[in-house]
Amino acid sequence: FSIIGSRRSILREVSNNEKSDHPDYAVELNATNFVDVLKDTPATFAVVEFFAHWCPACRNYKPHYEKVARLFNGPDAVHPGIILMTRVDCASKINNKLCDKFSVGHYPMLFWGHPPKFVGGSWEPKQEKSDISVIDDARTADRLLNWINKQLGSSFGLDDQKFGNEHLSSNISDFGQIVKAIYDVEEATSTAFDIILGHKMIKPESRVSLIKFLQLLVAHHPSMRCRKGSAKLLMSFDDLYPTDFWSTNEQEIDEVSLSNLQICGKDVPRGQWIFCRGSKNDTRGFSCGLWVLLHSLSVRIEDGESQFAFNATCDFVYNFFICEECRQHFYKMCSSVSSTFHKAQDYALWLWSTHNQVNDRLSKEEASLGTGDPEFPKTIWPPKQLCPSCYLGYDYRNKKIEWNQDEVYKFLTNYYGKTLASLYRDKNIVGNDRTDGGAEDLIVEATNAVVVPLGAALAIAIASCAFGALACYWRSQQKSRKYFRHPHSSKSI
Ligand SMILES: Cc1cc2nc3c(=O)[nH]c(=O)nc-3n(C[C@H](O)[C@H](O)[C@H](O)COP(=O)(O)OP(=O)(O)OC[C@H]3O[C@@H](n4cnc5c(N)ncnc54)[C@H](O)[C@@H]3O)c2cc1C
Repeated sequence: FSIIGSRRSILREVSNNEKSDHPDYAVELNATNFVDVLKDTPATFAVVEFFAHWCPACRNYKPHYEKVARLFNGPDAVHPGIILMTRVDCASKINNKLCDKFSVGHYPMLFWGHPPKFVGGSWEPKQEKSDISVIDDARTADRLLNWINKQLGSSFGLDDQKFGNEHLSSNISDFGQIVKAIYDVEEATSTAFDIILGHKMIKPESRVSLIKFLQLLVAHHPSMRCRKGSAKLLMSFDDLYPTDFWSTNEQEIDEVSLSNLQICGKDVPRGQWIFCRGSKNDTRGFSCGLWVLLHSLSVRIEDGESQFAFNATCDFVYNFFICEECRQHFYKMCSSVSSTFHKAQDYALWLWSTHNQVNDRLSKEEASLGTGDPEFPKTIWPPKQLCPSCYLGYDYRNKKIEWNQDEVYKFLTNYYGKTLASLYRDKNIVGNDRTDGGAEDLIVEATNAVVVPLGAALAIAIASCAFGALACYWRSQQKSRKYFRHPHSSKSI
């Protein structure tokens, strides 16, 4: 681009900025956050614009760049999770080395690549093969988006509106898509707790049920920051909701403490729904994210925890899922279980087949009412493309699929276990945030041991005795492994 620009256009740009009532969409990076942001992003691709704040051409270019960034960045992104649009100010001294690494020869200069390739990466003009490319035709918003569309084979348009994304094609048979669901699981967890707190749903009769579910989250949530937040909430629970909370006249909970209770931390993406994004604004989203959370918990537990996980999940849905039909139906299915779970596999398969019963029921309802998401029709899951070995055959007399249940469990543990969390592990997010220190970190360290939950539970219990009656009560539960009687089942547990 030419660095020449007219004074008039600068003034126009400044006045545009003054008029705009939203912050920039593109994320401003610098030498201190460059690596972290590009490591943590759920986006598959990144655009990095190197510019200088004094450069008139850059200032004129900014509205073009922002027009494209609006589509991909921020909580209201039209197409979230695909591209992270960023900028680096090379006129800022702190970024000298960073700009040198990418041989920035003119402003603005735009690069394209997978985010991890920028981390520790570099670019040189005569380099023959590079994972990072220069975007050579980006002079206007239209041309930049065209360039991107050519790379991705996509048809994004500058006027695309949020949820006007009927073109969204179903991802159900793409195994790799599940890695993005980690962000939906975090968002679903945050949303669930926002609803619980916002609707003041914690009552004397549901208090224990929430404690049990939090225990499950502390030990087995696939996201480190949600495990950490759940541990914090669990530790403050006695103070926030003492057992005499409901018997006193002062039932007003400390609003400040409440607003600090962000179960997965304040940076969790909101309103994004990447894996669970529907093609309409009223489909999928939270309820999809909740299912993914429940499945991801079910494949992380040990045999000795299977009955506990079953109870905690059934009670949580019954008490806190604010969809009357859903919670009632789910409650029925929970209540119809007549034996005790001794194996993690049995519980995970129960949840899977229960979800399929819901799918089966809804597929008929949605077809007759036309309320489903046309791009994501309810089907018996997993489809053959996702797991061929799960299928043994078809029983034509009873009109039922014959499953190889061992293979289904293997598939579920791989899909909702390792693969779901792989983005996190690869990007080394786990364990990065060590700013809080103290006993809470000890707890988080302990619960990081996803594969040794008993050890984790004991470590947590030892640490948590310092944090009140609730924690000690939990310790006794974890140590004795005697679980509560499920309030909705006749089973002795
Ligand atoms: C506990 C619970 C009970 C519900 N009950 C009702 C109800 O009674 N009535 C109602 O209208 N809605 C109910 N819902 C909502 C409904 O099930 C869907 O979540 C919603 O319609 C969105 O559907 P979806 O297409 O995103 O897929 P979802 O059914 O939400 O599934 C999310 C993802 O999980 C995967 N998946 C699908 N089936 C399975 C399976 N069997 N095992 C493992 N993974 C699977 C797929 O990748 C799918 O995209 C319930 C939700 C929950 C969490």
